[in-house]
Amino acid sequence: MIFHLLSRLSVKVPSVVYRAALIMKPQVVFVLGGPGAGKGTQCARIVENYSYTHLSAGDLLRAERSREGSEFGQLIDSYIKDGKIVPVEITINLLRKAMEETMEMDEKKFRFLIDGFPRNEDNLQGWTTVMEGKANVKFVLFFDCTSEVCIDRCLERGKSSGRTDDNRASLEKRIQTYLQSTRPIISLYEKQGKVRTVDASRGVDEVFDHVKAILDKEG
Ligand SMILES: Nc1ncnc2c1ncn2[C@@H]1O[C@H](COP(=O)(O)OP(=O)(O)O)[C@@H](O)[C@H]1O
Ligand SMILES: O=c1ccn([C@@H]2O[C@H](COP(=O)(O)OP(=O)(O)O)[C@@H](O)[C@H]2O)c(=O)[nH]1
Ligand SMILES: [Mg+2]
Repeated sequence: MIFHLLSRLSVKVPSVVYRAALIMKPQVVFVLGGPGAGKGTQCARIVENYSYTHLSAGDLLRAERSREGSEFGQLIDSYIKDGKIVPVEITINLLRKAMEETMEMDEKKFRFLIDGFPRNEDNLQGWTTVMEGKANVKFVLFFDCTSEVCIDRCLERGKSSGRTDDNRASLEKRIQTYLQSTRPIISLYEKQGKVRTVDASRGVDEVFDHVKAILDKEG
């Protein structure tokens, strides 16, 4: 508005000022829920309908694991197979880089769905250290379903996913990690009134209807 007025008055505004004004602080929605709850599926639906960029921490870690010359490949591989959470120094750098690259490419892309993070206390601390003040966490979108549903869906996904952790042995560990480490993080945000819970046990379309209602309300 102010630039519009200035331009009408023929006041010259340096382009660098325009750019600085256009670069928005990243707006973040953390997407959490058990393994197989449907986080990735719903994030894909959201991206089709809303102006969000989807960043899956798990996908970023898997890409880093496969990157030639990565010094963390082996470590990531063993953590994922074991259902353990990779030290945040690795994950937060991947997330930060992905956010920066997205915003550098298109300054209108400042809304992010961060899927599968923060999963434990260490993750949360890393986020606070690196991103506090630099990004705004709007709320947590929590896909809630039973461990049985999680396991069934991951085993089904395992038939074609090629993932090293979609098997019964890894899944038992992932469920334990989820219950012991991730649920307390969700509770922490709940106490701050920041959790929007979705019943994830229903069909994809029904779940998405609820997600849409939440996003439309949040603006
Ligand atoms: N609401 C749903 N009902 C049934 N199956 C689902 C639903 N949402 C996702 N799936 C399937 O379950 C598996 C896990 O979904 P995904 O989105 O990858 O979950 P997450 O990212 O939480 O692990 C996938 O095979 C997916 O197709
Ligand atoms: O912030 C993260 C996200 C994922 N992971 C690891 O990556 C695995 C798979 O995560 P993803 O989110 O892809 O699994 P999903 O919950 O979607 O099945 C997890 O079990 C962890 O071992 C991690 O260490 N830190
Ligand atoms: Mg996923």
